[in-house]
Amino acid sequence: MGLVADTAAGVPLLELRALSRSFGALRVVDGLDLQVAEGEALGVIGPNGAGKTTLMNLIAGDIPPNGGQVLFAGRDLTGLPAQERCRAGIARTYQVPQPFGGLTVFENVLVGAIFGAGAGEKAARAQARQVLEQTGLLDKADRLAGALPLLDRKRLELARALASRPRLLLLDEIAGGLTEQEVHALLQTIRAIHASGVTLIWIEHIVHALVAVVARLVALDFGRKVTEGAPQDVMNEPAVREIYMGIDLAEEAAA
Ligand SMILES: Nc1ncnc2c1ncn2[C@@H]1O[C@H](COP(=O)(O)OP(=O)(O)OP(=O)(O)O)[C@@H](O)[C@H]1O
Repeated sequence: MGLVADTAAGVPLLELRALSRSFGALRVVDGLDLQVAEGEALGVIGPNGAGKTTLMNLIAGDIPPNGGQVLFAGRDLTGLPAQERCRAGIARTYQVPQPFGGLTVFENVLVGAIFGAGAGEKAARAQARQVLEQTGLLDKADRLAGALPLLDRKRLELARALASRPRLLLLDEIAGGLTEQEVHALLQTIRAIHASGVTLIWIEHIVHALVAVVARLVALDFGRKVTEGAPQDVMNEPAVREIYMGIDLAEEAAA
């Protein structure tokens, strides 16, 4: 699989051109260029405050940029709201799962299928069942979402996002707060989602989980790309080790 531009027409599935966003005087995403090919799994790393979640928000249309463009399958989505980007094929999960706690697991996913994919009720029900199976939640379909343990709330985030039948799925620290065993279980589900043809962009601090899925990493700091490439190469970059891992290379060399 090519890493950058291998859709049939040679157009990347997602292309960011000089994307920028400031909050007051703070430039949180700073002239970012990025291409993601259809079928790719891309990981995004960076220290706290590097602009990762803001980047997700800009791609999903939750906030507008101050400059630059978001192109999806060659179409300029920059001015479109989140709902229309969802219909175009972009879905996301949130760092803190936000289910409708008073609805059942099935109802939560049904909402995603009806409003996200614009499906009629019959098709939406079938789609909801399919994504609950895909995310390992089918046997919990009738439980109240508010009563689910954390791993299942994460699974429900995935299911809600998948209910809109996305081509591109944005994962924002989906493994955060899970035990090692739970991370392992979630990884299998994420791998299967990717294998089904969904393109992934995954932000994650748990790097070993990330590199078990993605073939390319982008490291961000101060809203800019520090480096990108094969995960091992990126993790071995002195700039990444210093910035992201908090390793003081001078101290290490002196030890
Ligand atoms: N709505 C907002 N208003 C003002 N400042 C904001 C807003 N959203 C984010 N920021 C600031 O932008 C910077 C980047 O935040 P962002 O959440 O994108 O970083 P992050 O890389 O996702 O961090 P983390 O790894 O901690 O989740 C931070 O300094 C944050 O305080």
